[in-house]
Amino acid sequence: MSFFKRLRESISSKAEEVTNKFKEGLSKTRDAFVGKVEDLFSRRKKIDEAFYEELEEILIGADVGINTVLKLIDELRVEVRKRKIEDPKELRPILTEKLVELLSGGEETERLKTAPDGLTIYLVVGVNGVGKTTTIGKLAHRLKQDGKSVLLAAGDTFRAAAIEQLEVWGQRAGVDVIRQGQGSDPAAVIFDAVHAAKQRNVDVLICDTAGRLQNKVNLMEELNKIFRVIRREVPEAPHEVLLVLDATTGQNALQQAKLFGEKTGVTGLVLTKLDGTAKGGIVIAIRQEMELPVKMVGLGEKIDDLQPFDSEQFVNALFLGLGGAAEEAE
Ligand SMILES: Nc1nc2c(ncn2[C@@H]2O[C@H](COP(=O)(O)OP(=O)(O)OP(=O)(O)O)[C@@H](O)[C@H]2O)c(=O)[nH]1
Repeated sequence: MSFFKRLRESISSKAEEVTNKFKEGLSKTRDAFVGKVEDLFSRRKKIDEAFYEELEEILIGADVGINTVLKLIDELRVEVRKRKIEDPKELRPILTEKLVELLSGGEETERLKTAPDGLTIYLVVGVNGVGKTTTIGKLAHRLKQDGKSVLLAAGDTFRAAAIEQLEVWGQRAGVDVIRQGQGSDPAAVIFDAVHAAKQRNVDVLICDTAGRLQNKVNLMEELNKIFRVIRREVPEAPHEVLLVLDATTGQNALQQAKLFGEKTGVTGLVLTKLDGTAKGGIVIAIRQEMELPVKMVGLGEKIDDLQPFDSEQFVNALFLGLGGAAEEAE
């Protein structure tokens, strides 16, 4: 077999693996939300007010968010009039197209930024329990698989368990963790970590932080101090400030995104536990209501269950095998 053939096959088997991960991870959303959409489009024989109302209800039920749902329904009405569509089945691929449009933010913005050369620094923020530590471990693993050297900074010094947990993930991913004792100054830990990363010529430093939203002023002060420490050493860093959100908390995740996003210079979102919810529509609501791109999604608890977010793949995984626009386009 030629080199190029082997390369093509390995690329396409990798793409298939990723599609399968999305499909598996989104099975709850697919069963609930898409199942209902399919039922509606095959049961209803004409597009009337009752049809729109039912579609509206399904979308709101999947946590797509009221503003986005109203916008989407309006756009569908326009398409129906423009294209003189009468059969709901004809509208179905248009719905999937619109969903992809709502989710897209340009490929460039969805990718994690990296330093053109030298050290890349990511700061990870989010409230307790959203899956911050797990995400850092998974991200370290991904970057290592891409051939990068990685170092972690245990900047969540508020709880001893947080530091220990990060070390467990560091071991799993095979990367070192720079830490100090519980209660130490997070900015000091991150200062040490930036120095260590530079000294060791590491490609990427991922910094954990504490996410105590109940004390917003302190949190913001703490984060500002961390920013100053990082920027003194690497002026264009952090290259990303990633806010981790738990998709199973639905609209609550959106509120957190608004609160954090406004004040902490967040540049991208990571939505975890999408596998644990039937309301994956929250991705659409967040994408629409926030100016921030969803950079990655968590689709399970294992180390390789973090995937870069791809709007087309997301919608394909939801509608694949159901005769939607994604397949028709193929
Ligand atoms: N199913 C599923 N579980 C996840 C995912 N990401 C994280 N978890 C689980 O969520 C729980 C909380 O994750 P942590 O990483 O400890 O969360 P944290 O935000 O660091 O929380 P603290 O350490 O308490 O600050 C753990 O049981 C993880 O296994 C995901 O994508 N899918």
